[in-house]
Amino acid sequence: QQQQHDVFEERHLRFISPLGKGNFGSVELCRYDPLGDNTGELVAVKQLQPNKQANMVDFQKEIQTISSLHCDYIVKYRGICYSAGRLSMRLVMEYLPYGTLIGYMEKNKRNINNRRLLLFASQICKGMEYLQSLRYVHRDLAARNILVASDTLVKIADFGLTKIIPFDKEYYRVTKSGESPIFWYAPESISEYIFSHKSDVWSFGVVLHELFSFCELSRNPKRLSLQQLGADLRGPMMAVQLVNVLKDNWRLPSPPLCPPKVYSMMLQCWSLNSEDRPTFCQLQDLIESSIQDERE
Ligand SMILES: C[C@H](Nc1nc(-c2c[nH]c3ncc(Cl)cc23)ncc1F)C(=O)NCC(F)(F)F
Repeated sequence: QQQQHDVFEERHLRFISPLGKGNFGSVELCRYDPLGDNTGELVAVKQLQPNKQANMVDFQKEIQTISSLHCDYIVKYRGICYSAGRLSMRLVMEYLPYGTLIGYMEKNKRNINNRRLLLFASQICKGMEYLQSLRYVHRDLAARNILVASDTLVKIADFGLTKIIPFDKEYYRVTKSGESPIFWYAPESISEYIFSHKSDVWSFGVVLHELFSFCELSRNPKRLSLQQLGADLRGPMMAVQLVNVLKDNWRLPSPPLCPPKVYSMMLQCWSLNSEDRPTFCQLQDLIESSIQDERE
């Protein structure tokens, strides 16, 4: 459905600092300051990389996607800014001052307990339930794409790869793989480019692993998987080998001190057969019961 977009005037959008680079865009911290007295709000502004105008169609789809999402656990869309000079437009989103989950974990891991990790997991799960209710498949669920709004609130962000499942199918098949984050991908996504709510559940299991590993680089899913594969493999060979070890029932090892119930949740998300994976609704119940266990 066509959205009414809030329009931000470029002349009032003042650049402050770069935040980072995404799939084919970059995000900057800006202040929207129409009064010119520094009382305007801070916003995160996403634009295409200059030489990547080819992705304009994908960027417009990303804007359509994020502007249709209204959920406490998904980064808020603010509007768009038409750049008079450049042909392109820019996506204006709320700015979350605590930054990415990975950066937050590195800084605060010493005073984050299992209950807080499970609270974050529950919020990501609720965000994914909401996405699923609109037939969206995120396709890039990973700790790097989770933002921290406060010490007790995280939000899903970066909808650059999100697709809508057609009404007559239960999955979405992509043509190209691109630089895919295969270490977060379900086997059917790696080998057949099939994406569904069940493949998002697999990725959610990997995010759980990242949470209970405090996003430590030494325990990063890519590093642990490459160790298992023997890192001499490159490109397509690696994808084939990864699917093979997954079929041989290798899985990411339990993070140190991870409660057994939480690791068993991850293993359920990583069922080879997508039908055997829990729904986000069932995961919500499992997480709630783990939170109860932590309370005792
Ligand atoms: C390319 C951009 N990268 C970064 N963004 C931010 C950020 C802080 N605060 C933010 N508030 C709203 C937004 Cl949209 C981003 C940030 N910090 C470091 C980054 F490297 C990005 O979008 N990353 C995906 C996701 F947002 F999920 F982390």
